[in-house]
Amino acid sequence: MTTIELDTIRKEFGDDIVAVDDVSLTIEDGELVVLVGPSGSGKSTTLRIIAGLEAPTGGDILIDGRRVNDVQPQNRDIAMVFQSFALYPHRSVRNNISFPLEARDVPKAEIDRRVEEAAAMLDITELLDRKPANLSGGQQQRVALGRALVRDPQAFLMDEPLANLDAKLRKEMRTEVVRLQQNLDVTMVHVTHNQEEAMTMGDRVAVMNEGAIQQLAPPKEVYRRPANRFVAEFIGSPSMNLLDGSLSDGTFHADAGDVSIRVPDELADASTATPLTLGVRPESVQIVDSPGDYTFEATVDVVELMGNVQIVHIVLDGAEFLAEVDPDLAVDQGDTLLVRLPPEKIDLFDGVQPDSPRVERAVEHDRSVDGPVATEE
Ligand SMILES: Nc1ncnc2c1ncn2[C@@H]1O[C@H](COP(=O)(O)OP(=O)(O)OP(=O)(O)O)[C@@H](O)[C@H]1O
Repeated sequence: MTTIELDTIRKEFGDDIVAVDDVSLTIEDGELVVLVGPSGSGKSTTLRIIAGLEAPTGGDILIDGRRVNDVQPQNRDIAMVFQSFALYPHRSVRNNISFPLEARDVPKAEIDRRVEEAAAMLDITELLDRKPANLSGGQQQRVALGRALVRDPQAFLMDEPLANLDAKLRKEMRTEVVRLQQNLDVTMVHVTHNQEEAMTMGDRVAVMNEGAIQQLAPPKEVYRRPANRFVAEFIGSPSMNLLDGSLSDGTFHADAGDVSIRVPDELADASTATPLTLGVRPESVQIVDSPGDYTFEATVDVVELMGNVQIVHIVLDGAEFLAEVDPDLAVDQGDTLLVRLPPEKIDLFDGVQPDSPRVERAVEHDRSVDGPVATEE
């Protein structure tokens, strides 16, 4: 049983970089929590603090209730898997996997048994005598996982372990990692900047921006009820339609264009912020035959057919929207459509944008990362 608890963890670099801004988070025993966010949002630093590779400026790390701030990484019984695999090129797969056990003076017979066991679990038994250079990216990643697995650690920390794999392999390995985590029933923290990866893998997802957790919830909840504008924009592809504006007498008026939408009372009552942002997911935009409540005339701008969905860019009273519609619906550029924005699918967010100097600095600091970056409007 392993719980990991972060209590108001803070990490500052120098005088003006707050990499982790008072993060509190409890990862339950056997849970897979994904930290997701744009480049520079503090994910890796948070993970490195859990591993003991970085000392926090403030706050406590507790493993199974025991404060481990001063415990060396090698004594935390936590395995970390990195993006770069970090395999030893001159050692065989077998000796790469056995390395952590050799370093701990585990008897040879037991090492052999545990290496075979880990290799079988990862389906790489036939690769044990090869060198890393003779393996594909996916196989190398399995070896890196094997090296973490063989120690039978209390918890796994994964820092973008799938980022160097091609798209197809990444999806396969995603499933593999989740299967492994479930089979071992082990506590895992997985870091990624890929929101789709986060949403498919996590029992819970912690969406980070500017060193802080913006929302911590199961994927479905993060998708359906984003806590703020940042989460609404970051999660989901294509991302949520967002309109800036203000509310008066229960009606939302967009700043750009001429859109006015009456919003459900409970939403209006709960939204006191000015300015406000109205959000509606592309798949919630309906195409209807006759005018009624919440319907608008819209002009079709661009149509993109993407396999099983059709993304239609529409202009609705001067505002640009995306609608995800049935691929069999015949629509062309210039067509006029009647669209409905169902009130139960509308969300309102605090429209104040966080200023993001830290995010910009982060991009300068680490140019090697090609992930999505929060953009300011
Ligand atoms: N060793 C360091 N020295 C100075 N600043 C650092 C250091 N490590 C991280 N930072 C800064 O701390 C902030 C958070 O970085 P961190 O690597 O944790 O973000 P991240 O979300 O993991 O980003 P990425 O996806 O790019 O790895 C960034 O502003 C980054 O530039």
